[in-house]
Amino acid sequence: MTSDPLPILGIIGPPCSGKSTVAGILQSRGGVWINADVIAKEQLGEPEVIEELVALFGAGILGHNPQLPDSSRSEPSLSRSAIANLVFGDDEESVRRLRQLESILHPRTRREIERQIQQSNEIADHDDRLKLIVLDVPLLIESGWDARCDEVWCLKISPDRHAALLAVRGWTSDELTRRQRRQLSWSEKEARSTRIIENDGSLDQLERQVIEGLSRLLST
Ligand SMILES: CC(C)(COP(=O)(O)OP(=O)(O)OC[C@H]1O[C@@H](n2cnc3c(N)ncnc32)[C@H](O)[C@@H]1O)[C@@H](O)C(=O)NCCC(=O)NCCS
Ligand SMILES: Nc1ncnc2c1ncn2[C@@H]1O[C@H](COP(=O)(O)OP(=O)(O)OP(=O)(O)O)[C@@H](O)[C@H]1O
Repeated sequence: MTSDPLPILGIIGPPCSGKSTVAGILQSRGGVWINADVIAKEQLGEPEVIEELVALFGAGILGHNPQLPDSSRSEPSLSRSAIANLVFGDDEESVRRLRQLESILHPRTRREIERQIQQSNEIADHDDRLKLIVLDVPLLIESGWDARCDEVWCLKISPDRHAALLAVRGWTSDELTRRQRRQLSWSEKEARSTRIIENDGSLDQLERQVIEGLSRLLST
């Protein structure tokens, strides 16, 4: 007998705001973490995607991953930073290039997310340790995934705390701004979320909010 499908919890928040930390806490409590950024990055390694993007943006987006062994350095690979520089500018040409990139990656990412959702439910039929699916999709609302979610949690972080976390990652505020202008405003995303998770405190305070939210979600 097929059991009810797992509840789906969407997680959104600015880059470096604590989404992966929240997803990790949920994963240790029966959450299956589906990470769209990781899936999109994997698609960028597919030969047909590389070919299509080089044809669109030129060979300047090819890069070599120095951390890879020599044997695989002969394989062409894409430089994500070179692509970011082409698509996150505030000029019309950058906007057009981002839409072209999305038109290639989003259908593939959507298919893979659906596959992982289905696979998680099939596993959950035989393994009651799985309690929910955590859909970590930065553009969850922009791409309509929120319609598939039972709840959406939005990370909220003060500018000072955010700047401190971004600095550790080596991101300037410009890096953040150029991505943000291609997304809905955070006030709009918060308004369309079920729960706001404040992340200006300690990791323990973050974990307590997550555990409280999870018990409410699983009790409904
Ligand atoms: C342009 C790319 C190659 C840059 O790679 P990079 O390693 O620098 O990305 P990085 O992981 O550091 O940053 C990802 C963050 O950028 C932002 N972002 C990514 N894509 C987009 C987009 N299409 N529109 C707005 N913001 C975006 C999100 O906040 C995301 O969390 C990559 O972001 C990408 O492939 N984007 C297009 C696919 C996509 O829309 N991915 C979002 C998954 S929902
Ligand atoms: N409350 C906190 N206290 C201390 N460190 C934190 C806290 N929340 C997050 N961090 C740290 O900040 C960094 C960014 O967190 P995390 O990777 O979870 O953000 P993210 O939103 O998933 O980032 P991205 O989506 O850009 O990958 C990590 O090193 C994480 O350990």
